[in-house]
Amino acid sequence: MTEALRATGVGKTLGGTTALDGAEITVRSGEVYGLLGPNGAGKTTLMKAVAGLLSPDAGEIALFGRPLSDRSRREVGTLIEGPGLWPHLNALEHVTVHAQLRGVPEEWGHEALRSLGMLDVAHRRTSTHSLGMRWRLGIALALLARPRLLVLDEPTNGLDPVGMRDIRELLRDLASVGVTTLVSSHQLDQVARTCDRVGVLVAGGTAYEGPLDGLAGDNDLEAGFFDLVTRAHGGVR
Ligand SMILES: Nc1ncnc2c1ncn2[C@@H]1O[C@H](COP(=O)(O)OP(=O)(O)OP(=O)(O)O)[C@@H](O)[C@H]1O
Repeated sequence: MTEALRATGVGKTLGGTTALDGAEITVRSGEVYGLLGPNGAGKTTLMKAVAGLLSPDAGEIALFGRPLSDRSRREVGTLIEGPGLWPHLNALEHVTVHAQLRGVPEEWGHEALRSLGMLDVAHRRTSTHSLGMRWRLGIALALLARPRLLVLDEPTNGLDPVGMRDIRELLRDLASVGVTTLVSSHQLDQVARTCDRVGVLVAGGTAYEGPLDGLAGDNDLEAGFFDLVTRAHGGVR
């Protein structure tokens, strides 16, 4: 199994706060990898570093076996801290603009909308979209340039059960055609149903990496997770 992503000893200080402190994760090609951890653990910061949106102060990040570079970053599709949409544009206009900006055929944008089941609402301004539609459009934009690695920061936040199931199924479908996903979440039940393996960040470092089952003491995932977080260095912050 090849590696899609390897982060080694990643450190980052933001505004005087140590956001990452030696974080280490290895994501295998074609898997759905869940990034867990309490609020403030460093998940978003690590995802931003993987996406090239910030530079780590320490450590290394490799994508598909090569150090992170402008070229390798083009193989990453991201949805971090919300979809970032223009309220006056519709979904079709969004994918068209993004396709032009990224230099890919506009047809790829239509295909991304189709894969997210958004063609029916493609002509509606995003200001009229439900939260679920906005998230779906955000994922369509992340998928538009046909990335090998998808990085999604809490993509099911605020979604209803049907919306969550749709995202879950999409990630599994993508995995079945070889697209790797790194996805952060606080919803352990969703992670259990979607992810092949997980990494748990606590206070900027990696407290656990492996199958989610490995966290569950006495078959109780939530209790196992809580134990790990309280035992790990620094705990909740
Ligand atoms: N721009 C910033 N300036 C100062 N501190 C920051 C900044 N961005 C993040 N931090 C701090 O870095 C730490 C890690 O934040 P990060 O957002 O990566 O955590 P997280 O695991 O994604 O949290 P959450 O689950 O709440 O989204 C937190 O203590 C946060 O307050």
